[in-house]
Amino acid sequence: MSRQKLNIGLFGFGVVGKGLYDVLEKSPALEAEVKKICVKRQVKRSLPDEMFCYEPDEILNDTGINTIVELIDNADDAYFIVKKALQKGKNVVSANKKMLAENLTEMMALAKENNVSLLYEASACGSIPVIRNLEEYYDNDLLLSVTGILNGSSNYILSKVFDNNESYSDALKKAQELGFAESNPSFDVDGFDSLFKLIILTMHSFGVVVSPDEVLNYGISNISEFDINYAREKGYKIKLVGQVERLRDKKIALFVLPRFVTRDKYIYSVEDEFNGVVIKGVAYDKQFMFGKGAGGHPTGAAVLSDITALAHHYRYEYKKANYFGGFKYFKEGTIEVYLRYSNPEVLKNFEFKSISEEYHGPKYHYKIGFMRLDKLIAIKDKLRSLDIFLAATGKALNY
Ligand SMILES: NC(=O)C1=CN([C@@H]2O[C@H](COP(=O)(O)OP(=O)(O)OC[C@H]3O[C@@H](n4cnc5c(N)ncnc54)[C@H](OP(=O)(O)O)[C@@H]3O)[C@@H](O)[C@H]2O)C=CC1
Ligand SMILES: N[C@@H](CC=O)C(=O)O
Repeated sequence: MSRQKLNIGLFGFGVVGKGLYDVLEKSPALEAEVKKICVKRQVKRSLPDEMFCYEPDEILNDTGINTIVELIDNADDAYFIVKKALQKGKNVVSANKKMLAENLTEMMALAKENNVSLLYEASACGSIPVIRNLEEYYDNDLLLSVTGILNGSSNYILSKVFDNNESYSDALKKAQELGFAESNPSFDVDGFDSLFKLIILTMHSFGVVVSPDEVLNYGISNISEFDINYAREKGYKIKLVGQVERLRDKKIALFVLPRFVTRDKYIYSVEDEFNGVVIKGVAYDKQFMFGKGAGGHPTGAAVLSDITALAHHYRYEYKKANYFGGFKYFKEGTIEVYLRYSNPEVLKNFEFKSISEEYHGPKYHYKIGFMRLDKLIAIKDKLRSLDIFLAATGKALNY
């Protein structure tokens, strides 16, 4: 099949939109041209005014545009743009993990019904080609787990706080200035962004669409000097980790939690805005993918790769769902956690199945023990407002 010429309608000209524009300019071999860019505000831009429009329909109704690249920071607007584009028979590339994670089943069905392609490599782990590899290389029964640092901003903050003794708020401000953070940075630091990425990776790993509401996500926004010192004394680093793993009887478990990471783990050395994903399988043991997880040019490169793939008529086949399906999401396992608190009253929210270690100090206390995942999921919104810090110890899930 011949390579198709792509006339692109671009939505969004922020960090990633501009990043894509730059990398596309450096790719003359690819027959792809940005015809129009839809943005929100009428402000002076680095490209001529004629390139921009403010009405999505100006692009969506243009029959000369066959490819939509959606790079906006609003998931609700992105939903309508991507849906309409697919219904109009246009191929779509998106980086919007929130929109995709919340509407994956519908978006997959729309792409199929309209016989078009919807690609979204940049939606998970920035420049790391993890989705396409899960889809094409790890396309069989041997896959056991996908575990990793999926959010660049929180990893950047942890690196600065942990290694450079910077304050949490200064590190977050820098992550925002560098264009790594989401418009609402709570998405990054409270584990939502990692959660949305994990939902997408779960589909391409095990063929299951899990609702983000049903999965535990807890982030780093409550981390304290005490927690950092605890980790340092033990020789650990604290990383925000997303994990999906296969259990026996075709069950899978997934969650996003800060984790104490020992020096022997691949992700121990992943710093700053980099992401790292460990893929574990039956025959090959562990493989590690590493690269920049945020930023305009690295993410633009992932979007460019999808555009190139479109030129070659590439589509996700959703092989796991179609050929290796039948996995069920299992929430009833127990996970070993460190729970740091000040006021013992807070303990009434938690039920430890067993406790292996506890400490009581003048200001802070902690307990380490196993808790049920489903009990934590039930209070996941409340967890953020409690004066606690919760982290996985890294011990295997009991189920
Ligand atoms: N930043 C990163 O490192 C990464 C980001 N992503 C994802 O990429 C997407 C874009 O992120 P990013 O570039 O950082 O965001 P920015 O905030 O830098 O840019 C957002 C752009 O979207 C435009 N926009 C917002 N709403 C609309 C709308 N309704 N119609 C048209 N344009 C709109 C804005 O317009 P205006 O310029 O007028 O304000 C702006 O140009 C998000 O989904 C994000 O999660 C994915 C991987 C990495
Ligand atoms: N805010 C995200 C951007 C990329 O997905 C991150 O920090 O990882």
